[in-house]
Amino acid sequence: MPTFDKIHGAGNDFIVVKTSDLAQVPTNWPDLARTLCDRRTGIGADGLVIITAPLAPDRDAIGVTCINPDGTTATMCGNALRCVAWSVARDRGLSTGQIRLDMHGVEHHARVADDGVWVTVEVGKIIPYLFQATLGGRAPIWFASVDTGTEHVVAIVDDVEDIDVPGWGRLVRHRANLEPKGANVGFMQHLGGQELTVRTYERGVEDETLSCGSGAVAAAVTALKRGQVAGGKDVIVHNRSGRPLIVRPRDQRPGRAFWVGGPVTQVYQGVLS
Ligand SMILES: N[C@@H](CCC[C@H](N)C(=O)O)C(=O)O
Repeated sequence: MPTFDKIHGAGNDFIVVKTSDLAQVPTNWPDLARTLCDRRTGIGADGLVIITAPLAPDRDAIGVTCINPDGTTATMCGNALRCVAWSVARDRGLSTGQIRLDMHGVEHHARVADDGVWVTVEVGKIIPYLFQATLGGRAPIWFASVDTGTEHVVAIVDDVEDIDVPGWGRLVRHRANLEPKGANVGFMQHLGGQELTVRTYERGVEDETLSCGSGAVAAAVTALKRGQVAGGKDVIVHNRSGRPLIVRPRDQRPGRAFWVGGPVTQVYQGVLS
């Protein structure tokens, strides 16, 4: 019977399977994601993550596919990559190590270390002021757009606790200027110094999640662009899980290349029947 791991990266939870196991249950992956990720009738998760063998003989990075609960593919998912890095290290009997992963044709470096599990995130196009939206009759706020391999829009707000994240996320995510793909929607509050707190509405989950790795990077980049945090230093990103993620600049491409790191926890292993 095919086995799976239920793993969460700072509260962003995934069902992690290997293609070798899935071969025993021939099925369509989007359908399987919809079935397994359902929190009432399935296992429940923010995504189905499939670990494949190296994609090509000349590339030994391990292939990772992340399918959202609605059956769409997440082109980049920082927390899913962190969970996979942890599980590959465990399967290799290592408590620390470096692994190369390939998600949607992009190579990510991963580091399993005593201070958490880290993956690299490359930032593409940044538009600091993309559009304004009025939330709940208040003064309009600007949304920045940051491409971290998947699309994010981020608004800086005074108090994230005051935001109806599912309600506003759902509205903003369907804005005409974000179509056809829509975007993940983050609401970020600067806590002072190098600390932020972020709440994220995730496209494909179509709800707020407890944390988002690529969303943490998008928020840190937005805070950097608006001068709220300093460049070249770690940014601590608090989230709904109470387990912060850290966004750390990489040496190359300042402001564009980052590590995101934090805890990974295996919840249980199971058997698909
Ligand atoms: N939770 C993720 C981002 C997931 C991407 C999203 N569901 C999408 O389809 O864009 C992360 O940790 O980065």
